[in-house]
Amino acid sequence: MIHCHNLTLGYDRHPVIHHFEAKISSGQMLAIVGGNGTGKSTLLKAIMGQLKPLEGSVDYPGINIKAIAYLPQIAQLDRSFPITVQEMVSSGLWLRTGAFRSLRTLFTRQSVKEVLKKTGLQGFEQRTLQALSGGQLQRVLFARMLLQNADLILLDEPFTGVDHATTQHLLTILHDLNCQGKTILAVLHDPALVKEHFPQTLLLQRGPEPCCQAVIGQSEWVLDHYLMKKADIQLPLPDETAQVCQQTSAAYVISEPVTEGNTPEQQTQEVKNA
Ligand SMILES: Nc1ncnc2c1ncn2[C@@H]1O[C@H](COP(=O)(O)OP(=O)(O)OP(=O)(O)O)[C@@H](O)[C@H]1O
Repeated sequence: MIHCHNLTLGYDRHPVIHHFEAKISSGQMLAIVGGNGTGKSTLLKAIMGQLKPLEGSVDYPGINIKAIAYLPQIAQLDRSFPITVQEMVSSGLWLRTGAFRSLRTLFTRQSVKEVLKKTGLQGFEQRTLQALSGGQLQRVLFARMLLQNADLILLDEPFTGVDHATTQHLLTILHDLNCQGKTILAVLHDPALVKEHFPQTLLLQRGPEPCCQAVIGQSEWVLDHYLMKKADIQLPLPDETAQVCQQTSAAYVISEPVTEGNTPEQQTQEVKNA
């Protein structure tokens, strides 16, 4: 499980996510959606330990977090670094083998070959990252992730600029990993894709109080009720909403922006299906 407890995240002391409370069980395929700037990437960075919380914590009971696989947005990668596809992919083993031993053993060479085949990258081994298209680079990141064999996989907009066929191929890889029990969290912008492939969705939004900041539940429910209708989530929750939540077996956690005089406990409501 990933437990975000009273989590406040931000930059230079300016909060982006306020007192966020959520429990995400292991083995889930969870989409993270929401408008630009709502804090989706920020949340992923905090979960992978790259960003220190301003307040609160992220705990991982039951998950081995030695190797979290994290795929950043392609736009954030420095492609000018002179590294080949083979070197980049094999860096997925660094935690296990050390940086300089990576390609020396037969096991490593075979593993790299296998993931390159699985992601359709045979023949690209000696190309530099600069010489790849966006979709090919995304495949490279997936190949490295496969090699990492991590329990927790975090993906930031993995299908942006990727064609339909490649997206379907990469989704098949994700479903396979999920069937093996891996937990997958992906920031996505395509509601149709989310509905089809991700059973659970976390929606982040910003708005004036008493607008709620986050809702998590079954994808169809979250997207139909909140994203498509573009309705703000009001607090306190109407009974009707709680019932919808129960009818759809959704786990449901919400939190609202900080207001003076309220403790985080008072601000956070959690409704869970029994
Ligand atoms: N390194 C940083 N320093 C300062 N502010 C930042 C930094 N990174 C992000 N922010 C700010 O934090 C807020 C949330 O950014 P984040 O990238 O998490 O949003 P997002 O939901 O992933 O957006 P998008 O859908 O546009 O990728 C934004 O207002 C952004 O400007």
